[in-house]
Amino acid sequence: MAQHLRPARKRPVSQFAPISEILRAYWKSDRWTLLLVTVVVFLSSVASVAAPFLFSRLVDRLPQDGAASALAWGFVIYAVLLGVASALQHMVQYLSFMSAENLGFITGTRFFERLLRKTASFFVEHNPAEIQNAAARGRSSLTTLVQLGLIVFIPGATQILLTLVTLGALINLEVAAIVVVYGIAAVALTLLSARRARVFLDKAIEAGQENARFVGNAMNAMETLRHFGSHGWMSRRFRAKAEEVRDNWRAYVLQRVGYIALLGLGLSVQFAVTFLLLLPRYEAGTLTIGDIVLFNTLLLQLNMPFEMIAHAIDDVVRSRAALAPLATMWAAPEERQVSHAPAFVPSDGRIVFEDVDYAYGNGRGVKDICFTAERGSITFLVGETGSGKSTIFKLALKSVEPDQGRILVDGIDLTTIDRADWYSAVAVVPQDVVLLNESLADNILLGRPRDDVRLRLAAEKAAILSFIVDLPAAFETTVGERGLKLSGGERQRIAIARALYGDPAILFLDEASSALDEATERDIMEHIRLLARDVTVIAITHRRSVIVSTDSVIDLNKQRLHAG
Ligand SMILES: Nc1ncnc2c1ncn2[C@@H]1O[C@H](COP(=O)(O)OP(=O)(O)OP(=O)(O)O)[C@@H](O)[C@H]1O
Repeated sequence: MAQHLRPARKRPVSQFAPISEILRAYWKSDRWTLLLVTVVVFLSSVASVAAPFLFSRLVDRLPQDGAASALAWGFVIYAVLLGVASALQHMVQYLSFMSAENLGFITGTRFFERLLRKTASFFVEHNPAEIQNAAARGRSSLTTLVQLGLIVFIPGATQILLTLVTLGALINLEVAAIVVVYGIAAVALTLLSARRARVFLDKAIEAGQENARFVGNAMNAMETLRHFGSHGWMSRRFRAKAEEVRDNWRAYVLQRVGYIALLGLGLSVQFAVTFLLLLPRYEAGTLTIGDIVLFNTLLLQLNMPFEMIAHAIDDVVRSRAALAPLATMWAAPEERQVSHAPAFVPSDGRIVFEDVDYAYGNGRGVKDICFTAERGSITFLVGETGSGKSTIFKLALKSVEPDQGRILVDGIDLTTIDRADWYSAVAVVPQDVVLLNESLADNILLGRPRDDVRLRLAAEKAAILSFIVDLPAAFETTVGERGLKLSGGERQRIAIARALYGDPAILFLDEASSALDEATERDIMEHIRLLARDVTVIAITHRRSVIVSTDSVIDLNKQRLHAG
């Protein structure tokens, strides 16, 4: 028995869905680098606290008679510690950069794999520019998050801890407490201001994403826009959205500037209070000059990680906002998978629609569709525009599933047939032929193993072989973006060759010959009629002239339709 998995669309949308999956894969692939980074960070933090500590002790002993030459080695060790601290810090940066690149690779490849499984409606809603924008922003925000963790949070926290211990143990607990209070206040203030500024960020990201979608639409319709003189209109719309992005970023930055001024004031107060506390102790002789120097260095050093952490919080908030479009796309429904279904190979290739209903979100679609398509002749679907021909193809290709009724293939319910099995049995020539900017051979093969004899045969049946072999690079000729270096008819014939290359058991033709001239169309249809003896052929057409008396005709005008 076939078991169904629940449709993916039932899953709730979570902003963290991509993060947890990607981070798990990242940890698996990069855990040794991450551990190495942690060790290096720890050593560099120890070195950067030990160096000023050693220096302050040396300074204190310098005034003693004859101490200078005896302390020479101490200064050399101090110099080495400085060098080690600096080298290790840089090493962390490069290691984390390398690791972040790997994270970018994981994010990019995982997202692309998910895209390949998205439903047809996902690509109705989103265009390539918009998807690309979401992917690029999401990828860079995830790498920022990890780099922050590696370069800022881990080193910052280690350094804060070590410095506080040194400060507290050797100088003054009160001073350590003041710095901690300042640090906590700085971080809390950052969180608060980041939360308040987030609304601007979210709006900026959303408007940026809308603009990317808009650019994608404009790119697809560039020729039409040119013909209708619509440039002014398009650029005004783009500009309005771009201004929204800019203004929201501006509002965000202004908020942050106010907050930074407040932090600066806090820093001055912190230093003033602590010096006022320490000076009387120096006068009383309980603190040395070395202690004051060490205190100053450590205080500066301690404030640095606090500020870095505050900065990082800001970056985290920005990255989170930038991740939102990717997260939404990540969670969008995917094609339904059927597990444990037996491998399906059509025998007679008999397709039966039994009272099939399907309605889109707007209520329109098809209703009570009943017909049988068999081998021996071409089954034509005819009907006026909007009568549901393409919807029937979507149902037959499992892009959507019937709300009611069944589609049977050799007596087996199509919903129980594994998508991969079904796709390996069928071939489609769509109405809008999509070619990749690759070679003609690649466009016909689309990743299937190359067999030159079959390649030529498929091209011959699609009446495109002589055209291809006359080209200087023959099958290796590249076709331009969306195949625009070919005519509409040539593109359609490539699509037909692509469909025939796999020797399909079932062939769907969606107005496959509408861009061809009469003679070529007749020629190709004759080839297809011959194929129809061994292949089930279902074709949509608006041109009744292609139909001959031996073909079967399903007239959708006579079937009931959902009114929207
Ligand atoms: N993605 C969609 N979302 C909402 N409604 C849709 C969608 N696709 C089609 N429809 C509606 O479903 C009905 C059937 O459309 P369909 O595209 O199947 O018709 P068709 O016979 O192929 O039309 P044409 O001959 O113009 O290509 C129409 O009313 C159409 O507006």
